[in-house]
Amino acid sequence: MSSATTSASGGRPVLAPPPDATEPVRHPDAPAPGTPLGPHYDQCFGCGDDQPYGLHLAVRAGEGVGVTAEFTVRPAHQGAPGLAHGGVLASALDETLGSLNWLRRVIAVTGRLESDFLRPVPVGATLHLSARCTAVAGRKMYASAEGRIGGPQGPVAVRAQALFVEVGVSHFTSNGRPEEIRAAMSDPDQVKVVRAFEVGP
Ligand SMILES: CCCCCCCCCC(=O)SCCNC(=O)CCNC(=O)[C@H](O)C(C)(C)COP(=O)(O)OP(=O)(O)OC[C@H]1O[C@@H](n2cnc3c(N)ncnc32)[C@H](O)[C@@H]1OP(=O)(O)O
Repeated sequence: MSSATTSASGGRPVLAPPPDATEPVRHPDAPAPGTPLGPHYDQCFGCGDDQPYGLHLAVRAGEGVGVTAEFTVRPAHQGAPGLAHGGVLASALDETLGSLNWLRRVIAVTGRLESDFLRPVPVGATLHLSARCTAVAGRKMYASAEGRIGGPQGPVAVRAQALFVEVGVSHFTSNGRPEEIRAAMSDPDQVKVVRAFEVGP
C-alpha cells in the first residue's frame, strides 16, 4: 500500500478508525428518520436551489447517524457522452457524507475522500445514495457511502470512504470570500444563517 493511504504510525490505513475510536452519537434534536434535511446553503453546489447546474441533492435523515439521498444526473453533469462525470459523482458522495454532521450537530469539513467507481452512471439515471458515520475519534469522523442505480436496491455504482475533521465557524468566516460570508450572515432567515455555517459548504 502506498504511503498516501497509510498512516505515519503502524501502517494502519488512514481511513480505518484508531483503536480508541467510539460509536457515533446522534444528537437528541436531530430530525426524525425520513425527514428531508433541505438545502443547508442556497448556493451549495451539492444541495443548493440557487445553483442551476448543481446536483440539487435531496438528503433525508436515516436511522442512527445515517442519511439517504437521491441525485438525478442531468446533461450538465456529463464527463463522456451520456455518462456522469466521475468528479460530479464524487461530489454527490461528499455532499451525502457531509450531511451526516448535521445529525451530530458538529461543524466538520471533508479531510479525505476515497471513491470507487464500479459502474458507469448514465444521464437521466437517479443515484440512490446512503451514508453512515462509522466511528468518531476526537475531531475526526469516519464514514462510508454508496450509490446505487436502477432503484434503492439496485447495483452499487459508486462508493466512498471519508474522514471529516471538526472545525470552528472561523474556518468559514476567516477563509471564505468576504462578500459571500457577509451575504450569508445577513440573511434575515436566522435558521438559514445557522445552517450555512453548521456544516462545510
Ligand atoms: C445538511 C448539511 C450538508 C452539508 C454537506 C457538505 C458537504 C461538503 C463537505 C465539503 O466538501 S467541505 C469542503 C472540502 N474540504 C475542505 O475544504 C477542507 C480543507 N482542509 C482543511 O481545512 C484542513 O486540512 C482540515 C480542517 C481538514 C484539517 O486541518 P486542521 O489543522 O484543523 O487539523 P489537523 O491537520 O491537525 O488534523 C486533525 C486530525 O485529522 C487528521 N487529518 C487531517 N486531514 C487528513 C487527511 N487528509 N487524511 C487523513 N487524516 C487527516 C490529522 O492527521 C489529525 O489527526 P490526529 O488528531 O490523529 O493527529
